[in-house]
Amino acid sequence: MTVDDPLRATASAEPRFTTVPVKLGERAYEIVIGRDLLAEGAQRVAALAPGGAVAIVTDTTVGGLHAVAITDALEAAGLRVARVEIPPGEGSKSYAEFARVCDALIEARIERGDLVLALGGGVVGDLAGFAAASLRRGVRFVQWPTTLLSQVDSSVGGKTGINSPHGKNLVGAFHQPSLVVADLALLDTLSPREFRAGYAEVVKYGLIDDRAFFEWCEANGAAVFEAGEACAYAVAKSCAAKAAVVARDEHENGDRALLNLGHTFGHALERAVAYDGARLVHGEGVAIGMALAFRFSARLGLASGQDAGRVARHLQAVGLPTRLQDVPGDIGDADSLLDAMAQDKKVRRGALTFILARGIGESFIARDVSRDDVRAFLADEFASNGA
Ligand SMILES: NC(=O)c1ccc[n+]([C@@H]2O[C@H](COP(=O)([O-])OP(=O)(O)OC[C@H]3O[C@@H](n4cnc5c(N)ncnc54)[C@H](O)[C@@H]3O)[C@@H](O)[C@H]2O)c1
Ligand SMILES: O=C(O)C(=O)C[C@@H](O)[C@H](O)[C@H](O)COP(=O)(O)O
Ligand SMILES: [Zn+2]
Repeated sequence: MTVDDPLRATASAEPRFTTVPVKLGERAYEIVIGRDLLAEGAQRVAALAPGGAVAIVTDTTVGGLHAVAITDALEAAGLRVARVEIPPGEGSKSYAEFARVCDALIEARIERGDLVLALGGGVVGDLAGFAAASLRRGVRFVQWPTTLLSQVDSSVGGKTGINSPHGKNLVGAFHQPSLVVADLALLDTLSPREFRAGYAEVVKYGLIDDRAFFEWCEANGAAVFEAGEACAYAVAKSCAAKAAVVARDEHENGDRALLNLGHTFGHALERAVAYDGARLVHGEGVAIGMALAFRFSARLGLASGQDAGRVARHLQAVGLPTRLQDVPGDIGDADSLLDAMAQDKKVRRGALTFILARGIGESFIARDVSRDDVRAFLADEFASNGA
């Protein structure tokens, strides 16, 4: 069943799964969304490389929980399966792990016609995707996302890469997956904290250009955490929104940058904690970043204070952080955060670009944002309690 309207898909009689197309011409692919997709997913992977090999790249946590079942399903579908494991957490998006994964794939004799399969959250997906983009100058890869964040965002759109001490995702490549399999059953083992972090990227789609979806989130956010119908709807709706933007602007020459709402602040905070997930994970950085983007927009007279307050209240209601003070430990000051932002990929000739908003669902790309305005805003955020 292929639908463009995820609501219709999840409301119909007996949908085993929904598919969302990513319309990218010769790089087009499908996102398959549902529960218990082992057999369906394995058949689709096998169809990409009949009788070939697949290297599962995963982290040790996800590997321990889910790799055997997926290996069995892939082998039953006729594939030779190898496995490469990395330590869990943002620290693995590093030069060292990138080199180790590439060498392990070569060691496993993964040929150009074979596949890399990223089984895990966004860390695994970004790293394995970049390794696939680089191995033998490019092999195809499949995203089999296991966190809410990766099912609603990172598995789609082909941004792959690793971090540098200078900033997030500064080394990487655009490399589209050939297939995405989002099995909601895998979310049953995800921690509440990681579930919440992924939810921040769901709310993002409402804040960018879909006020009605934000209102749906306000009404149904709690239900999303049950990994049932509401979650399936949120995943399909998010994927459809992202797929549409990516199809219009694959390489972020234009409005794909809207998907960066909250990320200029958020990425600076992730660098400030040296990618220590015990203090801040990506989705939490995005939640704080989106709350800051709305408060900054209100301060500049672009959005109303009511909308900024409403955004923060909804994020707080599900337990997400919204203030600089919510990050434990020292995160530097306004100047050091500004320094991190200078390495943002949206910077043009040294000028900062932010995603700001005229209201909920009315985000826009703001070029040449004044550093002095950002510095003064951050200094006030540090000084206040962010209320
Ligand atoms: N490429 C993109 O478009 C894009 C988009 C958004 C985020 N990202 C990147 O994604 C990363 C964050 O991804 P994430 O939030 O998925 O974090 P993650 O990959 O670190 O996973 C979070 C934690 O949950 C564990 N885990 C994963 N799946 C599990 C499961 N089913 N059961 C139990 N534990 C499980 C992992 O071992 C890890 O410890 C960041 O590096 C961010 O920059 C990329
Ligand atoms: O797919 C995109 O485009 C996004 O911006 C999605 C973001 O959620 C994601 O965190 C992305 O990795 C950030 O992109 P970057 O170019 O700022 O590294
Ligand atoms: Zn993100």
